[in-house]
Amino acid sequence: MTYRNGDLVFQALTEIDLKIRSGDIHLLMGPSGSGKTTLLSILGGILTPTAGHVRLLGVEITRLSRRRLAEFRIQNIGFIFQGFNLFPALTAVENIEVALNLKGLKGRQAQDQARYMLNQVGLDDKRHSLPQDLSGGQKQRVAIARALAGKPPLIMADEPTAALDSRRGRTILELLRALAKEEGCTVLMVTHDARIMDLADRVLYLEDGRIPQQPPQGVDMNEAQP
Ligand SMILES: Nc1ncnc2c1ncn2[C@@H]1O[C@H](COP(=O)(O)OP(=O)(O)OP(=O)(O)O)[C@@H](O)[C@H]1O
Repeated sequence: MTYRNGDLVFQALTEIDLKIRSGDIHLLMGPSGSGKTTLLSILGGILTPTAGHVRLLGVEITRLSRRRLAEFRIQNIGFIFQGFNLFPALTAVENIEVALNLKGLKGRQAQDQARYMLNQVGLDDKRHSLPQDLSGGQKQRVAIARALAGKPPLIMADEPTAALDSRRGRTILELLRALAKEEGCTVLMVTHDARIMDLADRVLYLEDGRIPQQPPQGVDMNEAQP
């Protein structure tokens, strides 16, 4: 992946050759600027790589038209981004309902499923609250419920715990892990937090846009035991 801004050219990722096993929780770690968000964005079909290809669930997404790609993302990927991206004018339950509507689930079915997901993240009593009336951790839980609603086979999260203290962050990740394992989702998560490595099935380490043969000491790329 090469970024070009006028005359400035920056190679953000080089020779990435990666297979992601389905049903597992993968952490994407590495120093600031190593290319984690770039890689996650490419794998999630948000950014088109300047070379190479990505195959997700048997579909080569790098060859899809913009429209087909957008449809593919809606149907198959739950995104959890920094800043939550909740609609400010919609209540917690409506934020989830809208995501389900986009996936084709309407009316009562979408309402029931949205409420079920909010219940799963322990926020049933806040279902009619607007995002502005929720704490950071509660907003994050709504975002997780929304990402998991409709059981997408893939979940992609960019530092989902960045805004939270370590205890809350861990609780949220344990919840994400439990829900993902229950639903059989594959999770890809960018994080700086080494304390949550034990929640992953696999840790992918990036350095200067590459996945080094040898990870730094203390980082085991293939063995993080849940
Ligand atoms: N749109 C862009 N144009 C030019 N360079 C970019 C662009 N986006 C990212 N980069 C550069 O690509 C490199 C990788 O960025 P990326 O955001 O993927 O890193 P990261 O590992 O997620 O960093 P952090 O942990 O700080 O969020 C950085 O050097 C960054 O400056």
